[in-house]
Amino acid sequence: MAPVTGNSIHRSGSRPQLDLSKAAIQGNFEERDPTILLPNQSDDLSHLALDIGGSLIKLVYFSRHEDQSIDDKRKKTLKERLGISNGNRRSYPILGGRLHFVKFEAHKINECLDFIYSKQLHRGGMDARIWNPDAPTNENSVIKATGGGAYKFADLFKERLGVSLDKEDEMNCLVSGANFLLKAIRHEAFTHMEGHKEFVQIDQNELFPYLLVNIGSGVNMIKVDGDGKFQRISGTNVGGGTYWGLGKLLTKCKSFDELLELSQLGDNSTIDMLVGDIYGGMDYSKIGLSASTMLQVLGKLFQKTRSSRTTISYLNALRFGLKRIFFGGFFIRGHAYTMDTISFAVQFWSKGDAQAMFLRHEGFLGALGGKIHGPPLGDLNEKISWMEKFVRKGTEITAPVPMAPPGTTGLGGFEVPSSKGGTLRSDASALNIGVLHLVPTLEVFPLLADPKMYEPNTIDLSDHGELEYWFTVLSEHLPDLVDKAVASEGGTDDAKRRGDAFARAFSAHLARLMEEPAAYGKLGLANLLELREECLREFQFVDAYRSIKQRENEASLAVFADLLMELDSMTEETRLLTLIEGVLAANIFDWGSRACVDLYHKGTIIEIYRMSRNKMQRPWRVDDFDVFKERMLGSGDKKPRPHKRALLFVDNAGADVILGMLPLARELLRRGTEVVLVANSLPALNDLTAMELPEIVAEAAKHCDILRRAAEAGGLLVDAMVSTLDDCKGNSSSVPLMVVENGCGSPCIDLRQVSSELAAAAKEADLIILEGMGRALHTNFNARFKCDALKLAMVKNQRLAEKLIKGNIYDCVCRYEPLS
Ligand SMILES: Nc1ncnc2c1ncn2[C@@H]1O[C@H](COP(=O)(O)OP(=O)(O)O)[C@@H](O)[C@H]1O
Ligand SMILES: CC(C)(COP(=O)(O)O)[C@@H](O)C(=O)NCCC(=O)O
Ligand SMILES: [Mn+2]
Repeated sequence: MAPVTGNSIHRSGSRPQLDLSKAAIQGNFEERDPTILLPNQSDDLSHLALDIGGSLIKLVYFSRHEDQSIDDKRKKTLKERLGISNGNRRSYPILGGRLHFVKFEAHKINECLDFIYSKQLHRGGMDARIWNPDAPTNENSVIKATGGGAYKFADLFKERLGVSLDKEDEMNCLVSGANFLLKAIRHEAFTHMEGHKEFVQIDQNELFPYLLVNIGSGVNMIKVDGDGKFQRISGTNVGGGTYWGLGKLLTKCKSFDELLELSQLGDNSTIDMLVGDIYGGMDYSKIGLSASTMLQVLGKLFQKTRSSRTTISYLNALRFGLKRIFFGGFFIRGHAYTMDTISFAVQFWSKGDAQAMFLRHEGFLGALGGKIHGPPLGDLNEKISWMEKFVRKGTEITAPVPMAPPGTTGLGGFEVPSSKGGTLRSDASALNIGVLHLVPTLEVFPLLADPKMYEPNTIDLSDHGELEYWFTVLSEHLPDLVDKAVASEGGTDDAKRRGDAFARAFSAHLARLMEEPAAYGKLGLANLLELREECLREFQFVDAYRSIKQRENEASLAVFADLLMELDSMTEETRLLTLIEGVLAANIFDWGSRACVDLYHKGTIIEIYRMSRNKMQRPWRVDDFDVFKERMLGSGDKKPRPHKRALLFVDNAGADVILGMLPLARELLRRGTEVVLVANSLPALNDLTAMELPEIVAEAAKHCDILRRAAEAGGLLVDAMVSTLDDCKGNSSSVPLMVVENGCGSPCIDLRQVSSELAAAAKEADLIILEGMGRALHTNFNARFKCDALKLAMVKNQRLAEKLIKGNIYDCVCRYEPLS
């Protein structure tokens, strides 16, 4: 994958990117969802697994990406300093990849074969051997497949693709797929009661035993006791039989016919067709009918149960010791009515003891369990995590359009990818299930007091008014953002097309989420803000605010020396206050806030900075400065011991970091505290990235010995052109100033997934300073840490100011939470 021309932005290995260079909209530009062609994208695919069911073919494939990160000197020194070694980590040759989910109707097997062929998924042999040295060679390729069709279509696969299908046990696959999802994917399982969907966080240690009910063409009920440990309770591979299995459990019916009568369907042929279909292959219209029929059957069954007074002893025995019942299979398809009916029945017959839960990847359990070649799914190393992203991937990108028909939630709107010649149109319904990204290097921030209780988002978007407000704000920002993004790519026709496609894609996501806020998992403001950045990246806008950041950096560096002189003329106490005021005042440089952007027309950067500083009036709306000051300077004669290491989460480029955070860092260094500047791995709004910081520190260090020595000690100045007038060799007594990347590319930060270098740096830290509205207010405002924490931000949004601090726009927050 070639990086964008003329751009040296570091791409984090943990966030692989598509090569969207020369991306172009294909076909009619006025179309609602134009297709974008990516001629330079080479999908580097590892392998796939199939579940060929009676109704649907489910395909899961893993695409891998080479590590794109530059192993720069900063990182090497940092690794030495923080004692990070790869020794104790499982080292994969690949540092990232994606898991894709695609489905086809079973009678369109040829489309499925075309899809596999056009993506060369069957040639995964080479890549596959990286994961599994025993994998067969290309000449004798084997694809793992489960489901009845694995037998039925074996010859067709051999003939069309030259591959053999390696048949896997269906139950085994369902169970490992379910276990993987439940262990590895946050917000996979949810309850659905009376139209209300709620995600459930499941403690890995409390997962087993559970009951898995997979409702596909047939129904399977499996009691799962652990990885690979399960017992099939009921169900058959044949649909009608399993109606009966479930029916027997839920009603007093003694015969299948009675059950059918009860359902008042009177159309036995439909049921017979369903039965016959699985291994025989029937046409889809009949299966479509079966779906609604089955829904009715279930509905009646459950209704019937309501009046049934008999205790179903079998069922009681079954549910003994089972905490939860998970429902999978494409029959459910996110239908609110189906889920509510099932939930009601489960609750009813268990007298409220058992709870029905649904899975977002409901239909892909079997395929997921088919051991696709990739990092072992069932045996997840703690440092490997899967993250869901809701952007289109593939050879072409279609600006996605929400597809859910009314009355459905989640995975409605079914559409399969179709193949035209050598290119493919993407599956619009893929919007509903994100591509899972393998992010091997992200981990939980070790200083979180209680990771299980941690909730990054402060604002609850399940409040409809709140959701509407933020959607409006983001929609209103869109035209400006597109202009900036297009300009950042030289304003070419190609950039304009991509800008247009970005706007369509992001608007489509917003519309989809407005309709079904939980469509992509639990939704918080941080997710919305990250989604915007992800969409920009998807359309190859690497850094929309690049020139703004540069301009503000230059203007701020020009007055940096004067600021230091002013600070150095003060007493220690005044200086500390001025430094904190400086951080708060400089946080006004925020291109994500409408109000602030309007302000920037009113003066130069330095004028606005001065104005903001002059307005700093204590007490701030949240003002713990005095407690912080006492910790830093003590009271009376008592001189407290300085902190050992401080992590400074920096925010915006320009004044924010240069005139706000750097002088504060310098003060800490002067007091003997090691300082780690923590910055984004990827650009987001006008936030500074970890790649950009060393150059800025080097520039600032030209004006300041403290910074220079510390930066040298931290290995930041290896390449920089620093004045060496007063040779500081032998003067290694300075505590180090370091820079680490945080692992994200968003204005907010979810501390459950930070880079391993940040996690390593955190181990010896006893002070963290979170700065900015995104990192300290939208997220982490309520976060508790295992060390002292200082949260600093200016509130640049009136509504948030009212909600959060009962104050007004431009009020400030200085929240200090000592470990005590
Ligand atoms: N587009 C569709 N085509 C066919 N069946 C569908 C479709 N969407 C949902 N379904 C439902 O999903 C069921 C198949 O579920 P699935 O888990 O894929 O089972 P299988 O592996 O047996 O095909 C069908 O019986 C039907 O009820
Ligand atoms: C995107 C932001 C979180 C960035 O703030 P920062 O972290 O840079 O202080 C913030 O600008 C924001 O919440 N904007 C909301 C939209 C608005 O008020 O216009
Ligand atoms: Mn910011």
